[in-house]
Amino acid sequence: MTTIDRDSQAILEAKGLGKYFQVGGGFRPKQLRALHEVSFALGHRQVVALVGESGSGKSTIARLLVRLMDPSSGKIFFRGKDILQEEPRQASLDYRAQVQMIFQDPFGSLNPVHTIGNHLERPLLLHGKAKGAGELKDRVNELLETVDLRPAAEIASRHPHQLSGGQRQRVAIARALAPGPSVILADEPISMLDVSIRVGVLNLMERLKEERGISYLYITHDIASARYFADRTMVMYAGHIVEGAPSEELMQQPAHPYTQLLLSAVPDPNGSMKSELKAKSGAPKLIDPPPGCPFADRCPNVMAVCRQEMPGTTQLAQDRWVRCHLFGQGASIGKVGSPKELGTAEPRSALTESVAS
Ligand SMILES: Nc1ncnc2c1ncn2[C@@H]1O[C@H](COP(=O)(O)OP(=O)(O)OP(=O)(O)O)[C@@H](O)[C@H]1O
Repeated sequence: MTTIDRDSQAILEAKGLGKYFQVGGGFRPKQLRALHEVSFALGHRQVVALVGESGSGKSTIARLLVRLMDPSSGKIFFRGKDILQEEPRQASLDYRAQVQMIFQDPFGSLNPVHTIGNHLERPLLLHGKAKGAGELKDRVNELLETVDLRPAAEIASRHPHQLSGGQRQRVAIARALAPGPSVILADEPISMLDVSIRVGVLNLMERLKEERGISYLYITHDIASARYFADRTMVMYAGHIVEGAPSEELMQQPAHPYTQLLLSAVPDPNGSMKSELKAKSGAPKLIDPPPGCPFADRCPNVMAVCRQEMPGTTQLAQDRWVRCHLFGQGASIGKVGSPKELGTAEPRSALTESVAS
């Protein structure tokens, strides 16, 4: 069954992506199924958030899209081109220029012995974006100024340990910008930063979207920041995308019981948890998973069919869908649990504080 989240003007599109990992060596290696037929599209100048708890498969999707590894099944389309078919052995330089990635840990992704300038020169040279020492220096300074790191020449001469965490993440963003990408896959880009500077980094990414027409896949376990930054949000559980909707609608009226659970865990501005949604804890089984919906064991609304079959996709509105048997049986969003009962994330204005504080 394919989970559909499509955009007619997709830049990057995943179709039925699956990924198995072989785990446990010896005579009986097992297969860990990290992704199940994941499909979605990223539109031009669009931010799509991928939200879910640790181990749900978010980073695996990004690593497949950026071609750090190959999927076990499925296809990737970039501007309509079947990339795995056209570039089967490794991604072309052009694809690597167009689809960039930024990681959670800016310190880990920068080499401590190189200056900030060195980090930016490399992709500029590799992708033919500057010739000669003078032009290279100008491009480096421009990139640093674009991410609000000033005075650029001085920052360029520093080493990563001489910058703050937020400044290092801005360098990582500048490096991703160097080849002139149209897509940035941002894997938890703010989660290791001080809470006080998170909004600044999201605002920078938003500005780059407007100025440079960049689309983002924004990976996070923080559903509140997805509401702040993303046009659409997709919710992942155990390698499946279980719900996709415009971010605001998803937060206001979460359909899938797992989305409701995620939202119920968003603290309100005075620090308390907002609802008492009763869902059992526990991690889904990714090796030899039982049949049916992987959320069944934790779901407060579980029915017999949930333990037998994975639900199909139910279209709730033109741009909303969910994979849950409750909706295959005629339930409406309101019947499953109203936002009032469950508690939703704060509206965008209040969220600025919630992300920042
Ligand atoms: N190279 C690998 N070999 C074996 N298992 C892997 C490998 N990479 C990922 N996994 C497993 O695949 C599942 C999905 O991992 P993934 O990193 O995509 O999750 P995630 O949602 O990004 O989690 P997190 O937020 O903790 O990064 C996990 O169970 C993980 O242990």
